[in-house]
Amino acid sequence: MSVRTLRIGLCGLGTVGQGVWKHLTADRPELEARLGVKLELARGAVRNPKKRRSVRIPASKLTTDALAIARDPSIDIVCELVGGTDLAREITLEALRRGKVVVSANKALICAHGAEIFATAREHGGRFLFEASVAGGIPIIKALREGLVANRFPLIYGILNGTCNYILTQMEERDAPYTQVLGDAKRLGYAEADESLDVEGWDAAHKASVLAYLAHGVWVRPEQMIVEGIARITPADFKNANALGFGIKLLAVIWRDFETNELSVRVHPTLLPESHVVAKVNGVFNAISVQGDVVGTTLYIGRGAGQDATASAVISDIVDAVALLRRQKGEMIDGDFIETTARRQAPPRIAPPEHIEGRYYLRLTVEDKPGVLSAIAAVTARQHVSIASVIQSPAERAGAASLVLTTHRSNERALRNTIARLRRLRPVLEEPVLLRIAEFPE
Ligand SMILES: NC(=O)c1ccc[n+]([C@@H]2O[C@H](COP(=O)([O-])OP(=O)(O)OC[C@H]3O[C@@H](n4cnc5c(N)ncnc54)[C@H](O)[C@@H]3O)[C@@H](O)[C@H]2O)c1
Ligand SMILES: N[C@@H](CCO)C(=O)O
Ligand code: NA
Repeated sequence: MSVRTLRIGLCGLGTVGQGVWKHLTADRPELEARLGVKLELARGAVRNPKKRRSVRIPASKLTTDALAIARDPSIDIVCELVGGTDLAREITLEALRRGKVVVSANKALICAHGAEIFATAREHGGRFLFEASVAGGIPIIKALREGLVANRFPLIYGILNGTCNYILTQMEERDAPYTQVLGDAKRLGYAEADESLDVEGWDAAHKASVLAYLAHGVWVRPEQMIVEGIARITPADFKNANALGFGIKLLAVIWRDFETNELSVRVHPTLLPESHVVAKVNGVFNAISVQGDVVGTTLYIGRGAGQDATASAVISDIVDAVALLRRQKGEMIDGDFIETTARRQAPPRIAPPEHIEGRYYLRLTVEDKPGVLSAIAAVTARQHVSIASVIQSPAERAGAASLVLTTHRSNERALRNTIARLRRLRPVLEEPVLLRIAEFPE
């Protein structure tokens, strides 16, 4: 029997696309031997065919028409690696309508159009695979969908953005200026084309939305989440946090109360005890802690961004795509494809802010004069926010002091109200900085 050839088209040959081309070319003989098919990197779509790339690709394989790859009847597997949500959506839907397998690294697309994409795949027999979209090289999608299928998930939290973790680590370890470190993250291929998606927390929110769908079967939009980035964190925050025994990480948190059936998805800089394993995950590495009701806690750590780690995840999806396509042709026994691990129960409601509880770190820049502390304490007392500790130090601006308050357990609504009122106090000179203090189990 002749060996079948499966043809792969790559739409977008930037950081990730070139990584996939490079590693797939190098590993092809091994993969072909294992999979029992021939794999052909048939076509690549680029904006500029003349641009110098780190991989050599024959000009005859390049096109500037990415949709032509999605529509090409001879292409079996389409990798969407252009990013964004417009052309990427068109490529994905065109290919799925033709029953192809689409492999995607695009969490912004999945968050915005996941429901439509999965529905199109179901309707037309296409398949959509997206391991690279969350936590780069860590096989977290597979872990949730396959390895942890026996579980419900009261808590999933972790570091989901490599760029932010790289920036925070460099700021803390080297006292390096924010803009310089961000420039390094861009050069290293970690950052999104629009880096504000990284530093403002949106990228982590897109990934949290994907994980929440897998775990709970509902699409939570970033507008329904608390999303705060890292841009306002200063070296002084690291100093204060360290003095209190904490490190600072940008965490995504997906919390579900199965009794009240409420769900909360959020992204914010968080103070974690220095001894906590996630606090020790540095640089471009991501970490995801998954609490399953059957298995207990499992933890996943690995490179969350960058060319090679991301290519590793895309290639794992291409290998799964081969198996799916062979099943479709009756070459293997068909099995159920699990889209989400969520149980067939009423979908959860989004938890209101007063139900999201925790401890808080609040940094205020205030006039350094008598009566200020008591004015602030009056505001917190009125909102029933109880102060756990106060650190005062001189602020950079003359005549001002930096006040760092930590609170006992309170909730998002009370803190929101507190900040709104503090903002209006004349001695409060700058926008307050609010960080959450983690109360997660290891
Ligand atoms: N870089 C990472 O570490 C990483 C990790 C995980 C996921 N991702 C995701 O992977 C996707 C690609 O990211 P990237 O880092 O490779 O970005 P990139 O900007 O390096 O690559 C995107 C490429 O697509 C090309 N492109 C844009 N429009 C096009 C068009 N109309 N026709 C043909 N080509 C077009 C661009 O010229 C560019 O070369 C994004 O969705 C991103 O979120 C990236
Ligand atoms: N910009 C993303 C890429 C990986 O999704 C990050 O830094 O995590
Ligand atoms: Na992954």
